[in-house]
Amino acid sequence: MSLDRMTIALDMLACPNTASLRERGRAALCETHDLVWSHCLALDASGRWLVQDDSEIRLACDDFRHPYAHAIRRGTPLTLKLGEARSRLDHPDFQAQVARLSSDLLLEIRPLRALDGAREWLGVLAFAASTVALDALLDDPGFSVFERLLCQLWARHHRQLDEHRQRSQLRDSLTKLNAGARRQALSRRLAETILGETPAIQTLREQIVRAAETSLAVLIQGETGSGKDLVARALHRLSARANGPFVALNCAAIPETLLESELFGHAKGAFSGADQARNGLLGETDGGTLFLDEIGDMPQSLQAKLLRVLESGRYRPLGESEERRADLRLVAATHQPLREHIRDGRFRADLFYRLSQFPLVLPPLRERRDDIALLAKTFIDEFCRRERRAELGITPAALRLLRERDYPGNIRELKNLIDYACAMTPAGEDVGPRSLLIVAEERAAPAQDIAPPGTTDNAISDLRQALRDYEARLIRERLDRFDGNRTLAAQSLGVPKRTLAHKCQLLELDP
Ligand SMILES: Nc1ncnc2c1ncn2[C@@H]1O[C@H](COP(=O)(O)OP(=O)(O)OP(=O)(O)O)[C@@H](O)[C@H]1O
Repeated sequence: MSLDRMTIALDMLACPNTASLRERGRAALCETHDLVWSHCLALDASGRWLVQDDSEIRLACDDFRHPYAHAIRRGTPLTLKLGEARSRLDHPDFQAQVARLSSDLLLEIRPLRALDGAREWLGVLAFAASTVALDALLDDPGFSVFERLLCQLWARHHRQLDEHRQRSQLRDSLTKLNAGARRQALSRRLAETILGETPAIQTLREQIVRAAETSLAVLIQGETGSGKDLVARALHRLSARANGPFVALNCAAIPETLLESELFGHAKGAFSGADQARNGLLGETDGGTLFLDEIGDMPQSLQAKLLRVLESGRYRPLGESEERRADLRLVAATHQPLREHIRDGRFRADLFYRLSQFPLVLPPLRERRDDIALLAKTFIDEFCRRERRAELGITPAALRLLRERDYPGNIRELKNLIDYACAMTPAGEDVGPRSLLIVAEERAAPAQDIAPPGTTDNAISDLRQALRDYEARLIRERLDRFDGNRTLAAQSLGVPKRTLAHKCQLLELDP
């Protein structure tokens, strides 16, 4: 091989893909021999079509109106007189290819195959030349070396492409598998805090894991006591913001007038009584999750401001001129039918849609009764651990009774029922229907128990005041019953401790 041919070989070796390799090979033949025309067609991945990269030409391998199909079927080179080929083979694309060539030329078609047999046919090399020039080329000892090199490099490109494709398929499926396995593991871990094995609760856990992977605003809807607070905290723990703060605000527990400064913060002297500047919860949440519970109770004026924070990522504390950046993920919750509130004009539709980028709906306990036994047993174990009591069981009859209730207070109600029943169960016995019935009966008639003597409906002339009095009496009675312990009193009334604390403040029931 001459030094020139070494250069051609090196050039071909350096080609990054089959298209450039074919082009370099074709051009090399024209540079070294007196060829009038040349082409190198490739077989596509289906093995049915011969294609040429820089044109629309697609020739079916089983269409014998062109000479390439004949050459591939024979498996050996084919030499044709161009004039004859043109009159016998009337494929329009072939006719167009050779239209401008002289009929005296010879057409040489050489099928190319991979020498390692891994992918048999590669394509076809075609060229037109005078008889003398074609003889010179075919007699050139370097030509067979050239063909072998072309086929070897071409097949190597195919192998590399196949390997690359396989590797990326493997990588894709591993990534999917890893993501799937990771999600499953997280869901299983969540099952330790968000208890339940019914399909509804399993789906909920999967949704929480998915939501935690995003920064979307989450709206948790569910009846009171169904676990909205629990879910919001789990979301935060699983999210990328887990190391940031989790700040919760119950919109129903803060008087309307204080809510704005509580949320946005204020400058010193922004309003009477603001003798110190305050950061506000938006500022305190920096880098974390803000949980707005009872969002349905947020006043309309504040709804508009909250929407602005969510849209712009900025807010301005009361009395300040500078805006601040809000770096937080918002999770909101409500037990209220927000769509109805939108229809009644009490809740802004635009805020609703912004809050519910990722909606989560918590199923009420009565719709997943199969979870009651698991929940009850777990709450009994928790009670025993907390109260340092010996292990307690629960009788099948008691479990049946628990399944029959409707639980308007959902899991909080079940938990309170269990705590109370555990406390009432004599040492050495299992929780049975009797201790559960006591609780059930007590709960059935609270109004009569505490109705003030002499009060009749007819005597009521101010409904708001009457309801406030009733609420105050009810709360006072519960606080008395639990020796002033607000946690137990709140639990027994089925309300969060924060709500009870706020009500005590409003009703001036502070001990
Ligand atoms: N799936 C669950 N597994 C175990 N405990 C649960 C589950 N769901 C709720 N709980 C428990 O029930 C109680 C009430 O839950 P939580 O406070 O999250 O409800 P909520 O929907 O936020 O109530 P509210 O609307 O009254 O604020 C809590 O003690 C919580 O730990």
